[in-house]
Amino acid sequence: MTVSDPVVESVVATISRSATEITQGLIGRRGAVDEENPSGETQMEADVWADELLGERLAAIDGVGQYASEERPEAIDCGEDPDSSDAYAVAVDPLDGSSNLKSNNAMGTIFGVYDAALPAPGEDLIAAGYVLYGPITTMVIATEETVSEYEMTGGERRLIERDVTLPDEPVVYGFGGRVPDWPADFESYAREIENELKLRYGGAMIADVNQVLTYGGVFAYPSLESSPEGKLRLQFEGNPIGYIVERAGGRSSNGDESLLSVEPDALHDRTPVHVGNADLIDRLEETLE
Ligand SMILES: O=P(O)(O)OC[C@H]1O[C@](O)(COP(=O)(O)O)[C@@H](O)[C@@H]1O
Ligand SMILES: [Mg+2]
Ligand SMILES: [Mg+2]
Repeated sequence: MTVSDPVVESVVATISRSATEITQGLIGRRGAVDEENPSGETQMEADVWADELLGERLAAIDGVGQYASEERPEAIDCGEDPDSSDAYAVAVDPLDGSSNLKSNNAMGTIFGVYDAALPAPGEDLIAAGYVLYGPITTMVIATEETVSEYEMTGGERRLIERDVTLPDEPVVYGFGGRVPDWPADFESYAREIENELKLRYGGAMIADVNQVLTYGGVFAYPSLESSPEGKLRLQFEGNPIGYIVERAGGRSSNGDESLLSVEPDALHDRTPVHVGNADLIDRLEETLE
């Protein structure tokens, strides 16, 4: 199955081709570099390497006007005028969950294609997706039309499910942040949910959200007492994942409204992230003051 917009198809094809290379390239790049990303986090060698690899390839695509990533301070202009109506901006989290590199656990690559110059609200996304580097490498792509899941073999993607939707009966939950750092209202929501669902938390948003997409449930990286904006970044993580889950019939929220409605102030803005089955996110919003 191909994606109908040719620029989006080129972005998806480029990330597909790069996925095998990225898993192979993690070997020998599991250490930290002596640098911080714009969010103040220590970068791993693989974060920097995957950003350079994807940046070079995605910026070369005709119709891509901007490339931005969690690992670099500014968006780079790629030849096309990013404000023009026929150029898209691609925002990437080159390696999501890279603290899992050391313990050899799952990670991902996230992308969002915005029909607007960055920073932009999620309502300007026209496609988003992720690669999950698990025991096998899979890819989920959401467009205006549908959400599809693929298995990746040697740079080729093989469709395994069309029209992916969240199962109606939720089964799993995963909440990030230290429990003593949760605000009281989120903690009371968590206490209800842990009585109903099974815990699945692996420390890579992509892997944890893929559990929710597969089994139904809720993933959250909430507002924290020590960090009211939470941890995850709106442009690179919150918006793409909100778009995917909403296209798959679920809901996303910053605690108050859909992640896709949030107006960004800056490229590296953080946001509380809650995604999952619609009724679970409705309940969350009712519980949060
Ligand atoms: O270590 P914590 O606090 O549980 O945080 C885990 C969260 O941080 C992240 O690793 C942040 O993403 P990056 O690895 O891209 O910085 C998410 O994937 C994950 O949900
Ligand atoms: Mg991430
Ligand atoms: Mg990352």
